[in-house]
Amino acid sequence: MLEYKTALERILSTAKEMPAEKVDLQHALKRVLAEDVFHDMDMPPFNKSAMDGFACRRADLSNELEVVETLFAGKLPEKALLKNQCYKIMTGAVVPESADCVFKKEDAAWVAPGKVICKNQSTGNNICYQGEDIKKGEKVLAKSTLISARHLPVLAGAGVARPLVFGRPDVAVFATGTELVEPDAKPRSFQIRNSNSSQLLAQLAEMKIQAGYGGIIQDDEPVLLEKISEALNNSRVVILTGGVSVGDFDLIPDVLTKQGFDILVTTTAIKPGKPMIFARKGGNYCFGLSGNPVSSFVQFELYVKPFLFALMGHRFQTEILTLPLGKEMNRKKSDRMDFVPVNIGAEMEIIPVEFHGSAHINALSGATHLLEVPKGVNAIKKGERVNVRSI
Ligand SMILES: Nc1nc2c(c(=O)[nH]1)N[C@H]1C(S)=C(S)[C@@H](COP(=O)(O)OP(=O)(O)OC[C@H]3O[C@@H](n4cnc5c(N)ncnc54)[C@H](O)[C@@H]3O)O[C@H]1N2
Ligand code: MOO
Repeated sequence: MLEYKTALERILSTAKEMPAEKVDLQHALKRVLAEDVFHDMDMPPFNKSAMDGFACRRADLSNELEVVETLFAGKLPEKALLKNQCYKIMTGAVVPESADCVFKKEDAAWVAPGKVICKNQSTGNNICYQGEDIKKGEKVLAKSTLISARHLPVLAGAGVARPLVFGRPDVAVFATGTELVEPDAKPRSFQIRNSNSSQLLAQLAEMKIQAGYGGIIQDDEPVLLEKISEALNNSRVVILTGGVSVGDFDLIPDVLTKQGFDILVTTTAIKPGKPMIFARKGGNYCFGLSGNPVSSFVQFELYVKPFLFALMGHRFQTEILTLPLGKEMNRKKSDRMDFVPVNIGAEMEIIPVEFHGSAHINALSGATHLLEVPKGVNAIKKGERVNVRSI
């Protein structure tokens, strides 16, 4: 049984980055940059007025000023200022070289038609200076950045209308198990609804990966062989659930070996989700996740997500919060790292939800975070600080 971190590193070490492609800006969200981005101009590109008001020479600020031109955003100034002259200026307009100070409209008083004075002698300059935010040639985004909404204006501002991003892998999802029926069917007394597939497709969709869904496969070796081999024709990654433990009908390891896969992981020291197959055949990869719904959810978050991000050129790091535990926790066995569904209370304390184990999907839907209980820890006292990740 591999430790969590060992298994993760083993899985990540096999990931080869997908070839890069250019996409339109509106399709760049949640893609991963395949090159550094450098800015092609200063920002602001010119000395820019930060206020609606009047631009003048500071040396003339205490004098009556004659308004010689109105400057607005998008207009090139025509006149240079002479002594005791000023521009009427709008926010975003170019501040010409002959002016070094803008005072805002609220600080101005008209003393005669076309003549103003400044009522606030200690006014700031109210100028955003050329290049103060970004210098031409400066690196503004690094390769491997996972593009979020806050990165898009930077790309747009740098004129990168078609960023180069890593490709996304084609992924196929299957559920295996003779007992399974799809959610629209009424299960008979010995059957169970397939909940894993919708969960996994949604976890993939959250990563902007539109996977192909191959349906339910019976626990039947020839059928499994045929379906998996078909899926490999157009999918780099196949994700299966069920049939990965040691029962007579847990056929996935054998089927993958017969397909020529190298099985690199079979069990890892996490709970829930101990049995999990990770296998590789050249540029194809297969995850055989546990059939139990909470286990497959946790395995996806811990292993599949970072792996798919690695294929897309991004080193995924989950945000971990460290907060005090709201009530004491005990467990009998501590040979695995536990992931327990929890919520965060009003006092920012961690509150475990009632959790019966790896089939208890309701516990997961009523929780916002997973609490990590390290291997070897049998009890955690109220108030002790613990690590949680959001789900
Ligand atoms: N002798 C041993 N038995 C088991 C071990 C072990 O170490 N030795 N490990 C247990 C653990 S832990 C887990 S987890 C399960 C994993 O089993 P499988 O991944 O082979 O999954 P199945 O047996 O096919 O199914 C388990 C459970 O989940 C239900 N299931 C399956 N697929 C779905 C689905 N798509 N949607 C909803 N529910 C699903 C299935 O009906 C079973 O109830 O093995 C233990 N056994
Ligand atoms: O590892 Mo299994 O998912 O505990 O039930």
